[in-house]
Amino acid sequence: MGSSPDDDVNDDFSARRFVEHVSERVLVGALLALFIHQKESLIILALMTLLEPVFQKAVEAVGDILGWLRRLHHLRKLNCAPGYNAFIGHTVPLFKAVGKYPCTWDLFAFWSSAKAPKPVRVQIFTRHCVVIADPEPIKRVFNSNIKNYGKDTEFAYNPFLDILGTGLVTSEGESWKRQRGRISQALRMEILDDVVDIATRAVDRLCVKLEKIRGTGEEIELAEEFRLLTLQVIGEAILSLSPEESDEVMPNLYLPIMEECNRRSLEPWRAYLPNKEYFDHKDRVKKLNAYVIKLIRQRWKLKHSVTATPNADDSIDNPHADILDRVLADVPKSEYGPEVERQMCDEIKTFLLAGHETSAAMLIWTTWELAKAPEKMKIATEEAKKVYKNSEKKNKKTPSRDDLNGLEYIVGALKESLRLYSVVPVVTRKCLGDDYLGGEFIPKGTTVIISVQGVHHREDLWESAQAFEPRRFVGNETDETGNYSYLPFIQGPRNCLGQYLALLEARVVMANLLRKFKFTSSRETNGAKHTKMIPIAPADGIWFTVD
Ligand code: HEM
Repeated sequence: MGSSPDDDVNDDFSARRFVEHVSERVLVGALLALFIHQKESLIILALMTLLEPVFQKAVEAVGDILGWLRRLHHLRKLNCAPGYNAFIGHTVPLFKAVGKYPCTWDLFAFWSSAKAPKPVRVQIFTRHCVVIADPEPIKRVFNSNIKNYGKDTEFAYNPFLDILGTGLVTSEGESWKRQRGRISQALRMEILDDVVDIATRAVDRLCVKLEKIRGTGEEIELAEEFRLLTLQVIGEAILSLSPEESDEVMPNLYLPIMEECNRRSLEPWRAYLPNKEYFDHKDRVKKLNAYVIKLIRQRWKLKHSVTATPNADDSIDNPHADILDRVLADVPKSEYGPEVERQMCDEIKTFLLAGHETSAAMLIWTTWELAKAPEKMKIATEEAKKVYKNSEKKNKKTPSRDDLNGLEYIVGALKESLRLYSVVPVVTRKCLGDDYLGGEFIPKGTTVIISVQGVHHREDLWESAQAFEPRRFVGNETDETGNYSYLPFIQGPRNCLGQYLALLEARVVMANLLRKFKFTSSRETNGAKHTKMIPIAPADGIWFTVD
């Protein structure tokens, strides 16, 4: 362990490469022999050609086994999480935690933060993992050595591939760069102005429902309401879907698909059981794809039927264009076809997934924490009233984005709920080449689990880490930019593309709800977190009465 981490990153040792080398030599040998014993050599060559796929698979298998043994050899030197079994690693404690407290994500957080800055070794079935909860190694994974850490699609995202496909979240390399560039353009500042109006209309619709039960003592379950609201916002921002269409398509097609994907992440066998649920899921995915592709086609046709000038399709003149319009504006006519449609369909579904449940979770936990603390609720409510009154004085129907910057405490509460509840509690990456993390050697092929919750709950990084304190973030941006101890949207080149949209939408929603209503928690079960789903949602909904 004397050499520096960077010396070892490019360590070329690969068992597979070695065996491949040998196979090339065998081929050359056979070619030479061809000139000496023609007949026999021809037979050997024919056999080798026929058996090549088998041979290659065998080579791969040997390489995989040697790689696995190598990982085992190196990772054995690391701190090992409790409950290890020589045959199946930590599978038993992790699966025992499913559906219980502390749940799987809590275990990752405890294990990693207890040993930080060192990584902790975890083995899930035969998969070798390390869990980290320290800003320094996390910065290396997300930023300074990002090329060495790929998305672990076959592990973490596998159950969600029906939705994510090859969209931005799962793509890599050049394809990711191209897509990220295109979508960042589409999410430019102008669309954020529209998000203020879209979110205002959505929260106004929720306010109508709340008005009906105001003062009656009747309960409302806000988690589901927030889910529908954030779907309406993202549906309108991406596709200009009307709230009615959003409420029709999403609960019938999209949400059941998401539910099944979520279940498959902890019960992987569901993806192979050909029962009714399996076929229903398959059918819904097909229908959702057809629905989204139809929307893309209609939009493309419309765009080109009204195009007056030959180059008009290369630009976006309408400042209120939705995200689909903006992305389509980048597609040259010559390139449009089924492949582009399929890719865009994945992109749109990715946005739906990435952009609604996370935002809904943030709204849920913020409302819950404020409802528990009347003095904090009072500060937030007064701030909301003040900002909206000031903007009304300027005769504005809705506050501008600048005006909304005055909602400092509410934004602090939203950011604090993302820290305390860590709605995305873990993010995983695959180590593509040998590296050092927290001073320990991490061999190629190891799965790196970044315990976002572990970092967010470390008492040495966050004073009174278990307390909800929005003021941490008021007038203090330092914890979010650069020191890698605040990671709800992760950091570095692959950070969340929708974070500004999410925080803007949420502050509009929170401010409008708080200035108009008083929320009182109506069930004991309200604070309980779901133990199986990511993003972290309430276990049994979240119920309030309103005055
Ligand atoms: C509170 C709300 C949100 C949270 C906590 C959140 C969290 C995250 C996290 C943790 C990642 C990194 C995932 C990984 O690398 O494995 C991510 C990526 C991403 N998020 Fe968000 N997100 C939120 C809202 C949104 C919204 C509203 C959108 C869309 C409008 C969005 C779009 C994306 C996209 C496209 C990526 C992939 C970026 C890339 O790989 O280049 N997110 N988000």
